[in-house]
Amino acid sequence: MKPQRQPRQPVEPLGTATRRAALRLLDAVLRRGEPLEAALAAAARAIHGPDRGLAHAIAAETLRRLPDLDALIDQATERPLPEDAKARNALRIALVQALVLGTPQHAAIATVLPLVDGGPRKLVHGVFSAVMRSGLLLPEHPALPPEVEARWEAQWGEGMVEAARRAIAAPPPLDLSLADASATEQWRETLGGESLAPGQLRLGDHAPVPEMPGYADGAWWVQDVAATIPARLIGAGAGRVIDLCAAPGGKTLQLAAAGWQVTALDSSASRVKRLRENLFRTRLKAEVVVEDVMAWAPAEPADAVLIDAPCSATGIFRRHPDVLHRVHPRIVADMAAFQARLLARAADWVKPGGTLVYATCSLERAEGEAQMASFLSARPEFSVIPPTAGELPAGIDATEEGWVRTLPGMLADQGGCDGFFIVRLLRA
Ligand SMILES: C[S@@+](CC[C@H](N)C(=O)[O-])C[C@H]1O[C@@H](n2cnc3c(N)ncnc32)[C@H](O)[C@@H]1O
Repeated sequence: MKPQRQPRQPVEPLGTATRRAALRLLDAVLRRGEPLEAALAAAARAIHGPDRGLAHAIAAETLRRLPDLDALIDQATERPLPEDAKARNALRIALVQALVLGTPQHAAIATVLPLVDGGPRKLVHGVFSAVMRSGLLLPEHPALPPEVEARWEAQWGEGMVEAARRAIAAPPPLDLSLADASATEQWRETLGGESLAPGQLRLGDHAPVPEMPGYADGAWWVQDVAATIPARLIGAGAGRVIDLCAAPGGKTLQLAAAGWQVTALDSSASRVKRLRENLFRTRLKAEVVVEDVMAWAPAEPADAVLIDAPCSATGIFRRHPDVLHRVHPRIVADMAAFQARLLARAADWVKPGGTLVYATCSLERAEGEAQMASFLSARPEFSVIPPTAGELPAGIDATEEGWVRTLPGMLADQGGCDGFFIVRLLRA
């Protein structure tokens, strides 16, 4: 008997595997509510190096532009495509490449069509071509998902939403924290950019981070300027600080560099691995503990406790646009409830006369202002110590209450900053 011939698999255009990974990433964020970074390993298993970076960039840019991409798709279809249909996701990534990432049109569509093989291939091709023929472009300042715009407008006003749209349109600058704050001017001369605070540099265009002078020697680490404020409010000292929820360790490094004896605790083994690598590279020292805050307790109270609490992370939407699509009020409420338990427990670990700093990278009042108001009314032995002149980076001021709230729109001329809530308390 003659051997049967296997039907030949069509050869996919080069780059299709990368788009398949981007499609899986979108699905992980939008349908399963997973963080983009957490989904990367599984979604991009088959690709490596720059291709993995490209898959991430396509998915992230799609998430930044999602409502506007959908508006283009909807105006080119007679009947709206279902929200979670593969066809819509395939169109989103084809369009974002052609309209934002500079991929030639034929490559953008040819690498996406195999992803809908056996499905609505014709429809995807037709809609893509119709949008391209229409000459319509994406707006300069992307719209945020309507529920996010409504939530932020209710909390912060229309101006903040406008500023958030502008902030997400441009890639954030690269902020560095220096191990030796007294060498700020020398490093500014070496690396360029500007300094917004002692020990801080902000760079525009730059070489890949590991290739920049000072990286291998551990002279600096990457950290948004707003993220430096919690450790700045603890300042320099020779006593003991407990840094809770510490990984990957930006604040641990600041505290160790400022002379403190630091105990850095985090429950995530993989994130603690990065913290240890950061300590190794910078040759800074800290005691590292892999534990759940709710299960651990120190042998004795400390001079200072820093809690950089897990939160909705909505303040870092520029770098992590997935938060705009997967954080909803239920998540914010759950995080706020956990932060309250964490804060109540850790407050007991501060010596009388010691300092407690609480921070979240959230743009939700429930995780910041409201959290602090209820803590202060429950714990009258704690009072707010407002930042003093020179403690905050230039352009960031304390609020009337004496705490720090950074919002989109702040430092706008210098490239903006992440959204944070930070407060320093004294235990009587
Ligand atoms: C906002 S991040 C911390 C960032 C870090 N402070 C820095 O400056 O690099 C929050 C951290 O809380 C940790 N975390 C979440 N729940 C925790 C728990 N129950 N106990 C200890 N750490 C926890 C997470 O693993 C995560 O690393």
